[in-house]
Amino acid sequence: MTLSPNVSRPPTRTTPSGRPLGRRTNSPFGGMNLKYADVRQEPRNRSQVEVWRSSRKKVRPQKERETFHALKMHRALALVSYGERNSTKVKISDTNSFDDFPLLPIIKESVYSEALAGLQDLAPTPVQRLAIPVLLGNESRGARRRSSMAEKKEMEQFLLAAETGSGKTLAYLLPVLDAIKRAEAIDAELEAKKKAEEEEERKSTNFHALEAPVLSDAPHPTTGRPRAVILLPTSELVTQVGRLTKTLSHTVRFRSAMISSAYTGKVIRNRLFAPTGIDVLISTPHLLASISESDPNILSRVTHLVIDEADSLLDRSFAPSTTTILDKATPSLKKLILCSATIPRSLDSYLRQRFPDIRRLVTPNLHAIPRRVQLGVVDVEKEPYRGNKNLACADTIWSIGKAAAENRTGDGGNTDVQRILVFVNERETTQELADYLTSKGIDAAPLNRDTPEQRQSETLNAFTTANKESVEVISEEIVVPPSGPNYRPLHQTISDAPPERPKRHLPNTKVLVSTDLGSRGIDTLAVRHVILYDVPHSTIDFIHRLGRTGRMGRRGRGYVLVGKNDRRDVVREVKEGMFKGQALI
Ligand SMILES: Nc1ncnc2c1ncn2[C@@H]1O[C@H](COP(=O)(O)OP(=O)(O)OP(=O)(O)O)[C@@H](O)[C@H]1O
Repeated sequence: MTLSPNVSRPPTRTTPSGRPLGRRTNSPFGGMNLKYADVRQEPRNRSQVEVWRSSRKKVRPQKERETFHALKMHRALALVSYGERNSTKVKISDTNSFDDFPLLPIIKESVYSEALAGLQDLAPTPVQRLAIPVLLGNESRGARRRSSMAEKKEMEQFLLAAETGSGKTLAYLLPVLDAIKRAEAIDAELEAKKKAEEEEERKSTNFHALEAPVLSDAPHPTTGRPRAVILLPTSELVTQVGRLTKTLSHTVRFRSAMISSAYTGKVIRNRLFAPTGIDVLISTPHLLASISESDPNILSRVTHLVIDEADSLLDRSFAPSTTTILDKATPSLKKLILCSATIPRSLDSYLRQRFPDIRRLVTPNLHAIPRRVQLGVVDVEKEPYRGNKNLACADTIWSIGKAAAENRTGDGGNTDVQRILVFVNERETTQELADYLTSKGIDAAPLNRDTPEQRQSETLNAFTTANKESVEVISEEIVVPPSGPNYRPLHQTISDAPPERPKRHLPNTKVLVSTDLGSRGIDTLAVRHVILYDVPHSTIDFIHRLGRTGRMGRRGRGYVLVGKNDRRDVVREVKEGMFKGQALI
């Protein structure tokens, strides 16, 4: 390559008056092809004052600091606009009773007599008001979409997203059962018609027509081929939803089965291939996907597929099994229902790609932790804990237990057992912390993936029933009023000595130390207090963990233990957001 001979010559262009134009220095190429450095003057030395000023630490104005969002660093949740939330609020405000839904009468009845038996002043929750009419296809826009999709023979897709403990299970289960019963009635009609025709034909062609027809001993047509499948991430959740479904089947009359790794192969086979058939199957994705490998027919008749806890079931660890089931069920599928308490951005973009037409049913309070749940912050670095998180945790539990005991003294001698959930980030910490708490006289058990299935469900059972459990009057030793002459602060009564047989015991309190395993979907109605031993990694974890308390209109209290290496700014923002009743980002 050779340079043009004109490179160093001034441009030959001229102004309109004919004066030659000089080289333009104020352009992207103005500094090129110069013969000498065009430094106009030596840079001036800075004065001492200027040097001192620039070395001073800049203090950001207060206003700027306020707008800094620590949570943006953790931002993982899809945004839902406040306009959208408000219009949903208005839309659902007219529905006040389950009787307003066009559900089959037997299903409405079973809500009062079975699913929510014993509850006073029953009314549907926001997610139920929003989702049930749409899933029934009884809503103008839904109906229009449905008919257009039906023309295209496509399955309808829905995303139900609502805050934790807001009754999402019934919101999808009732419409699914309604569809099953209606389909069953149509099938029965067709079957009767077919039988009548066959009988007619037999009579006309067979001269032994008056002989009794041969009874077939073929299995029920729904044996091993359910109409609806509900997928859940853990066997505890399978049991929880399975129990509710079974309860409804007492009056609605349908056949349901739950399968998970908690059951033996024989039990699973018997349930799936019961000669009486199966309508609703509740399972974990891994198990069902592997069964469908050997028996693809299992998914050949599914018209309704529910993916509960969709944010988990469509993440990396579950997605292969979940999508295998989805792909195999798609040919017969009429409705796909995804359900979640949070819409992480990853789920949001997955849905936009794979299901661009999905109908999003989002409640006005999605991603907000209800204001009836209060959050207290325990600074582990301060006195008396001096960085000892275990001690801070034990002390917090003792305070809760003692406060309950004090209330008991004015309550005629009976009190509920306090059930406290402690969440940690690491699996190993569950056992260590549970041992430590036990050594401090607290009834604590660990829960993680390594806990045997049987033990997991036994442990969780104590936390999911809201029944009052009266305890005997607790010993005088524990009921020490804080202001009494014998009062010593708790941190002094709990030494940090190595674990040994505890001298004191907190009798009215049960504690479960859990990883994230216990934070998803488990209906811990009995839990009033949640302790976040570790600051959760993301707002999603905050929502699910704190969502184990304050369920279905109840009050709850969360405590977060903040140590030296924890993100205090994140905690501050969550607390502020909760106080204002805002959605977390
Ligand atoms: N309309 C209602 N009125 C009163 N209680 C209800 C109503 N609907 C459901 N419940 C109760 O609310 C509790 C929570 O319901 P559910 O487990 O379905 O919540 P969820 O929204 O799925 O929670 P999560 O997001 O944590 O899984 C259950 O005990 C259920 O019986």
